[in-house]
Order: sequence, then C-alpha cells, then structure tokens
Amino acid sequence: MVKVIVAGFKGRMGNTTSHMIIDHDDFELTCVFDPRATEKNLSEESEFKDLNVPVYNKLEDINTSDIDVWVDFTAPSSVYANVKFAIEHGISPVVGTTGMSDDQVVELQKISKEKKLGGLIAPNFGISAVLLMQFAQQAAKYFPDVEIIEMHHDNKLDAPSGTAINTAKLIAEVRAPKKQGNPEEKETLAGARGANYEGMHIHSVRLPGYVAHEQVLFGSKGEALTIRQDSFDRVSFMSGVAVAVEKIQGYDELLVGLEHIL
Ligand SMILES: NC(=O)C1=CN([C@@H]2O[C@H](COP(=O)(O)OP(=O)(O)OC[C@H]3O[C@@H](n4cnc5c(N)ncnc54)[C@H](OP(=O)(O)O)[C@@H]3O)[C@@H](O)[C@H]2O)C=CC1
Ligand SMILES: O=C(O)C1=N[C@H](C(=O)O)C[C@H](O)C1
Repeated sequence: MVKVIVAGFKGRMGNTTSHMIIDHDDFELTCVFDPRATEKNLSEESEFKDLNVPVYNKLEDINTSDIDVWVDFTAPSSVYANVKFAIEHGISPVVGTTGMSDDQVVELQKISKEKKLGGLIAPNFGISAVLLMQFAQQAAKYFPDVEIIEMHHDNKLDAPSGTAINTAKLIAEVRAPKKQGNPEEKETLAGARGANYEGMHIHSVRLPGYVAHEQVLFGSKGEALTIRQDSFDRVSFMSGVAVAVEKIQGYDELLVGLEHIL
C-alpha cells in the first residue's frame, strides 16, 4: 500500500487526485494539506464523510512519519517550499504544479540526489500531452519554424503553461536557435507576437469553459503541420498521476517528465 499526502487538496486538481487515491486499491490517502483548510478531518466534508483522514493547513504541523509519496497540485508560489520539505523528510514527491524556475528544479534535483530519493516533476500528466511533446520534438527536426498556442481556463496563475515551456525546451534540443518571421517585423501592439523561447513564439489563451489544450504549429514552403491535444476533463491527468505514485519510490533521483517512467 502506497501512503500518500495530497497537497492542494482544496483545489481543482487536488480534489480530483484525492478521489483517485481513495478509489485506488493500492493507495492510501494518509493525510491532506492546504492552507485554505479550516477542517481538522476530511470527514467534515460531505463528499468524504465516511473517511478518517487528517487535514493540515500548516507545513510544519504535518506528521511526516508515515507518508511515502507527496502529490503536489498547489501554486507556483508554494511548490518549491513544499517539495523541498517533502524531500528533506524522505517523502517522494510527485509534482504537477507548474511555474518553478529552472534554478529551483536544479536545486531540488541536487537535494534528491544526495538523499537518493525518487521523485517526479511532470509538466503534464495527460498521455495526449506527453505524446504531443514527443511528436512535436520529432517534427521540429524537419520543420524548424514553429509556434505554440496553449489554451487554458481563466483561473490559471502561470503563463505560459508548464506544458508549453516544456514543449519549447524539447524542441530546442533538436532545433538550432532561429529568429522566426520577418527580420524587420515590429509589434504595433505590445505582446502581439507572444513570448519568445529561442525564437519560438508561445501564445497563451485564457478563457472560461476551457480546461487545458495545446497546439504546435509548424510551417514550411507550401505545407504546414499542426499537432493538437485537448484535456476536456481533469480526469485525463489521473492515470499519469497513478503511474507516478505507483512507481516513483523505485527511482533514486528527481526526474522531469512523465515519459521517463512510462
Ligand atoms: N502537471 C499536470 O498534469 C497538471 C498541472 N496542473 C498544475 O497544478 C497546479 C494546481 O492547479 P489547480 O488545481 O487548477 O489550481 P487550484 O488553484 O484549483 O488549486 C491549488 C490549491 O492549492 C492551494 N495552495 C496554495 N498554496 C498552497 C500551499 N503552500 N500548500 C498547499 N496548498 C496550497 C490553493 O489554495 P488557495 O486557493 O487558497 O491559494 C488551492 O486550494 C497549477 O500549477 C497547475 O498548472 C494542473 C493540471 C494538470
Ligand atoms: O493549470 C492547468 O490547468 C494546467 N497546468 C499544466 C501546465 O501549466 O501545463 C498542465 C495542464 O496544461 C493543465
């Protein structure tokens, strides 16, 4: 039985993940954490009324003695401190929260390595997104002119999305940096060309009704290729989270990308 804490359990992903952990035969929801929580036990929530699961709203109060895996779906401002706390207490992190800097990830990888502790940071747990990133990397070898459009719900805090940044990073591994578009182009409205990652432009759309979607557009002489994925429901992320929770203790370093454990 894998003993799991869900950080950010009051949020959209945290709630879906808590249900997945509860329903999974091989996982136990040991406790949950969210600074927004006022209850002491999950049983105080009608949707969890038959459970006995301690609720914490302060990091330092968490009883870490019997937790194997820390699932984090919180906020860009808190994820680094949460994951550092988990690693320092020997708890394997499975992190979906986006918005960490490269330096923060490197620092967490260093601490994990010292402790020989397995962990995973996955910018996207959806298999459609993992495949999109791999297909996009493959296509970029032949189509170096590329733009990324990511579309999300309008409560998202970070832009561009973690998935879009990771897509650009994977493409950059096979594509020489290149300025795209007319060398003389001028934005008459600031931001019109989006963010710029090694010459690739990334555009972020935020609209109510959307969940999580990404298109990678490639253009070449007389032809174009568009790769698109859609998460219509947060349940799309759950099989990826479950695989990570199941397998992560078998590793001894902090990995980035779900593809490394599939
Ligand atoms: N990798 C993946 O596949 C996916 C990743 N995500 C990412 O997951 C994160 C959460 O997304 P989502 O569920 O939509 O966001 P929500 O805002 O719905 O949920 C986040 C929750 O975490 C809480 N929180 C804030 N700070 C802390 C903290 N220090 N410790 C514990 N909990 C905290 C928030 O409380 P409060 O509101 O009071 O701040 C909120 O209840 C985002 O970064 C998002 O990009 C989302 C979907 C898939
Ligand atoms: O905030 C979200 O919702 C999502 N965030 C992740 C990201 O930033 O890429 C993953 C997915 O796109 C949903």
